[in-house]
Formats: sequence, C-alpha cells, structure tokens
Amino acid sequence: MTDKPSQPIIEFSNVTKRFGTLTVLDDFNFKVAKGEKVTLIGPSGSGKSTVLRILMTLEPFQEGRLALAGMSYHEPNGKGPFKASEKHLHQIRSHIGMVFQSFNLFPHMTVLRNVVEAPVRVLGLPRGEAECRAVDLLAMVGLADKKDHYPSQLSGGQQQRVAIARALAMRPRVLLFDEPTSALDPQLVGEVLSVIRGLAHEHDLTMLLVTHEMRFAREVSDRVCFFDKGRICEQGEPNAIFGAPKEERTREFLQSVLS
Ligand SMILES: Nc1ncnc2c1ncn2[C@@H]1O[C@H](COP(=O)(O)OP(=O)(O)OP(=O)(O)O)[C@@H](O)[C@H]1O
Repeated sequence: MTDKPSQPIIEFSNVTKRFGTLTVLDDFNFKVAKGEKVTLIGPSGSGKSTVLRILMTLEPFQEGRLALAGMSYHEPNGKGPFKASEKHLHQIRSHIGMVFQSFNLFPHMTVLRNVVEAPVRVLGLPRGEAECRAVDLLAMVGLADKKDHYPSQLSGGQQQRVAIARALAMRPRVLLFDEPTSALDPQLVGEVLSVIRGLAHEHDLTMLLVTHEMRFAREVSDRVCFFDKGRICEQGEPNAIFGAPKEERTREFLQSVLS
C-alpha cells in the first residue's frame, strides 16, 4: 500500500458531482485520517449517501480529485466515467466494505454463505479458511447460532449484523455505513449500534457513517460533520458539537467548585 502515516486514507479535493442540472457536491473537500471514525449528518437530499457511493465507485464525479489510501480514482489515460480501468477500481474497492440501509443479503443463501462468498470469489480465499473466518465474525456479531438460517428467518437487526459480518469478511481498511439502522424498528437499533460501537475500538479500521441516529454520532465517532447542500458546514468532536455528557459536565462543575 502507498499510504504514509500522515496521509489521509480518504481525500476528496474540490470534488463536484452533478446529476444532470442538479449539483449535489459543490467543490467538496473532505479528509478522513486512518483509523478515524467520522459521522455525516445532514438533511435529506443533501448528498451524504452520494459521498459514500462515490467512494464505493458506484457513482462517478465530474470535477476534482479523490484518493483512497493514496490511490487516485483517476488513472493517467484511464477510460470510462471514472477515467480508470476496472482493474484499478476493483483494487480500490477491495479496501472498502459497505453496509447499506436495506441489508442487501442474498436471500437464497444461508447466513454463512452470505459471509463466505465474497472472500472466496473476490479474494480467492480457500473455502475452508473463509468459513472459519465467517464463523468467527458471526460469533463477534452474536449470531454464531444462526449460521445455517436464511435471511428471511432473521429479524432486521440480525440481518444487518450479518451484513456487517459480510463487509468485515473482506478485511476492509475503510468501512462505510449508509444509514444502517433507518430500516429497523426502534427496538432493534440498539443491537446494531452495539456491534458498531464494538468496531469503533478497532484502531486501524476507518469508519464513515451516514446516519440520522444521534446516538451513533455521540457514541461511535471521533468527529461529527454536519452536511448541507453538498458541503460540510460544521464539524467537531461529538462533545464539542453536542455538549459533554451529563456526568462529565457534573464532574467538571464539581471540580471547578472544589478547586
Ligand atoms: N441516481 C440519481 N439520479 C438523479 N438524482 C439523484 C441520484 N441519486 C441521488 N440523486 C439526488 O441527489 C441528491 C442527493 O442525494 P443523496 O441520496 O446523496 O442524499 P442524502 O443526503 O443521502 O439523503 P437521505 O438522507 O434522504 O438519504 C438528492 O436530491 C437526490 O434526489
């Protein structure tokens, strides 16, 4: 890999993205450091998902530059909407895992096969090894006992946890979450949040989350970015943005009174 410790793992430089006459990202600049956990919050239609879709190479952009771990999305003399070869884009994608709002599991495959297929087909991992890893990951998300079930036999929260295990099976360096709990009943949000909160302790894993859940922003991220009309209008540490948690404020108050 080509990234140096000081180099951001994600770097949008003056990116403009249009859908026809609609400008969704306008001269967009955004950097994420290796291992950083960043939440994007903003009004519906402001372009948050588009940021993730561009990173995943699901959407091309018109102007500016984008790099992941030092790899530019455009190659010299490259072709197609990204001006890059499919091999180059595939290499970039191999470092990214994405978790979608609607889980996107394969309905005709068991939970285990859902987690095993991509490492076998895309990374060329021997099936036995991929299965061992999948079993470990399913245990990590609390679903070891569901490996032989089909997605339709699981709750939404359980399906989303399988989707997280599937994304992790590719050993991504960057994990993208596009509103991972917005399709869930409120009582199922907590179990997904707790898995994502656990992942936030992985120092090397960079996480970029789009969410309407303030709990994610507060409990999972190092930095919260408020996004509006294709730009980041405010950003900072969760405590600076939302105010320190009550206990912390009380402790600070008592210290100031006692000192
Ligand atoms: N494929 C597309 N073709 C045309 N317009 C699109 C396309 N995808 C997104 N848009 C438009 O781009 C704008 C940004 O969409 P995007 O999904 O990134 O917003 P968002 O901030 O993630 O919204 P939400 O919170 O509702 O998911 C919206 O106005 C949307 O209608």
